[in-house]
Amino acid sequence: MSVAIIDYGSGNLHSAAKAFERAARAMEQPQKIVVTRDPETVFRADRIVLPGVGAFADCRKGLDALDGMVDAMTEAVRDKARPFFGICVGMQLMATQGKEYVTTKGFDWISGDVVKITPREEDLKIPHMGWNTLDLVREHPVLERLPLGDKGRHAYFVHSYHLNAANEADVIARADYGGPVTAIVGKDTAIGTQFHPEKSQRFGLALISNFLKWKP
Ligand SMILES: NC(=O)CC[C@H](N)C(=O)O
Repeated sequence: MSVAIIDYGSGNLHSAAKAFERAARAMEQPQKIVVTRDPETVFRADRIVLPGVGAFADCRKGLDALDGMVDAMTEAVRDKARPFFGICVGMQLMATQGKEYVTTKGFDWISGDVVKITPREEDLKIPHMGWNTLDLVREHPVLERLPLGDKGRHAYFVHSYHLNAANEADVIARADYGGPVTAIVGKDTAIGTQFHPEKSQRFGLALISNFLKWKP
């Protein structure tokens, strides 16, 4: 079993890879974590992870610079039903388009735009940075039996934009930051988190473990 983490120069690649390696080591069935820029490796992998920090357009550009990568990913997920995990901008890229500074096409796996969050209360700063509680919209195998702190499902966010999903069925969890913020999306074999599981301690690690065990 192999898990491909796509390396297109994104900032959180190494912390994400470390968290997946840690989760994989704790599992009974070994899974090899491969950090790769090679579309063929991604196409053959059993699971795919797309990290991402920075601006939407820059991430898209970085990914497009790897010839054939978006096609390899899309075919693996769409045609071969491989589980996919997008993190932060990796999740935002699953949308129809991003609206950060310029309009940029996403993969259009989840209908909707990535738009700026606009908290009602003026004292809520942008970016939304820090821990926040997740409100579950629907059940999902990747969210089963997670360790809950006293504040419930608690995850670490750093972002100014979020995926405004057109279909409620694609939303798995939200957070509240002066209004609803999309925290987890999921459709078919793909999931994505706006927050950083690699920075979300025990909860994040358990979420990654669940993803590694998920057999959709
Ligand atoms: N944490 C980041 O890198 C920010 C991600 C994205 N540009 C957003 O603000 O939503």
